Order: sequence, then structure tokens, then C-alpha cells
Amino acid sequence: MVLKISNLAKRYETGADPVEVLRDVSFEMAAGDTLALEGESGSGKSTLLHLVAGLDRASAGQIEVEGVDITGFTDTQSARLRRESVGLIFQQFNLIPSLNVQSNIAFHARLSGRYDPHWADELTDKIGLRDHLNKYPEALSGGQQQRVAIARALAARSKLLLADEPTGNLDETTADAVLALMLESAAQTHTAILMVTHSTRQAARMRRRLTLSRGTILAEPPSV
Ligand SMILES: Nc1ncnc2c1ncn2[C@@H]1O[C@H](COP(=O)(O)OP(=O)(O)OP(=O)(O)O)[C@@H](O)[C@H]1O
Repeated sequence: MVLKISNLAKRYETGADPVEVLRDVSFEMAAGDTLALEGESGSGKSTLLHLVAGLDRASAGQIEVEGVDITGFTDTQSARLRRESVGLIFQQFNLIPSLNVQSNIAFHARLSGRYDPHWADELTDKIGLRDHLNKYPEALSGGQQQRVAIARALAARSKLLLADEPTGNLDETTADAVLALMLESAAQTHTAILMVTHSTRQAARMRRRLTLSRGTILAEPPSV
């Protein structure tokens, strides 16, 4: 399994009353699997992605990425996990301001040792960034920045891609095309995609759908 989540819980103890954000969450993803994570605002979707990325710590339960339990990882180990195994497309695109589009796209792939200029080139064309390669992030629109973040994640060919509303800033036609590219690229590289989305239209294009409600997973409908 690329991802195995068992009885995961997350509580925030910050305020007067602890907030239980995730409770008893369990599911698995195999290589190349694509899963839409749905649920109302505040149901815990982003929290779940942050835990899997090692950006936050679970209160209980276990997360295994490619068979390795990451729950007790140090910050250094988590950083290595993101470099080597997990690609991220988050709502803040986290592009590097001092690098142009071409270097931003290559950045994660280079760090992971998986940079392939032909693959990066193919992605650049398919995602429509060819004319913007020498620009810096500040000169791009929100939608263009989002496409750079997506191309950067796909270029690295990670085994697991975590995407938080990856096409949220794009118009419907572009969003459809970009999701199609993500699915096609992921199939080519056997990357599993865990994608948070508020769009039922986009969720329907993933192989599986899970809904979080107040921190727990509702029963998974049979896959089609
Ligand atoms: N640091 C924190 N301290 C306390 N509560 C927090 C913290 N971070 C998140 N929460 C709470 O956890 C809950 C889940 O938040 P999360 O961002 O995971 O939801 P979401 O499903 O991704 O929502 P949205 O669809 O609006 O992005 C919310 O009620 C939020 O207020």
C-alpha cells in the first residue's frame, strides 16, 4: 500500500475545550489509486492532508506511507518524506519567488533526484505554461501560479500526491483539463492521488470518493 491510515485521531488542545478534529479515520490507497476527499467546511480534510504530509502530528492512530510508519517522525524525517515520497499541491501554492517558472517546475524533481527534462517539458506544454517559463511567480495570475504548483508536483513523480483543491482557482474548462492532465500523468507514473475537493463534478472523475463529516469517514460507496 502507498498509504495506510489506521484509527487516526487529531485533537487541538489550544483553547479551553479540546477540539476533536479527526476521529477514528481509517482507509488505504494502493499504487495509482485516485481518491476524492469530500466533506463540509471544517470537517477535517486539510488537517488530514497535513498529517499525511508530516506537517502536523496525530494525537492517536497510525499513518504508513509506502509501508513506513511516519507517525513518530521528527521534522527532519518528515522533510525527507516530502522530498522523496510525497508531492504536495496546497491552497497556498508555495512557489519560490526567486526562481522563474521553469526552475519552480523542476524544483521538487531535482530535490528528489528524479528530474527528467523531457517529462518536465511535456508537462509544461500540456499545462499551458510554455509562454511563461522565464517569468517569476509575482508576474503570474493566481490560476497560472496554481498550474505551476501542479506541474511542479507532477514533475517530481512522487508515489503519493496530496492535493488540496488543486483546481480551485481555475475556470471550469481549465479545471477539467488540468484534472485530466493530473490523472493521465499520475497513471503514467503510478502515482496515487488524494485530492480534497468541493466539486462533485471533479470528485466523480476520481476512482474512489470518501466523505468526512465532523472528523469521521462516512461509509465508502462501492468503487465504479
Ligand atoms: N490549530 C488549530 N487549533 C484549533 N482548531 C483548529 C486548528 N486548525 C484547524 N482547526 C479546526 O479543525 C477543524 C477542521 O479544519 P480543516 O481546515 O481541516 O477543515 P476542512 O475540512 O479542510 O475545511 P475547508 O473545506 O473549509 O477548507 C475546523 O473546525 C478548524 O477550526
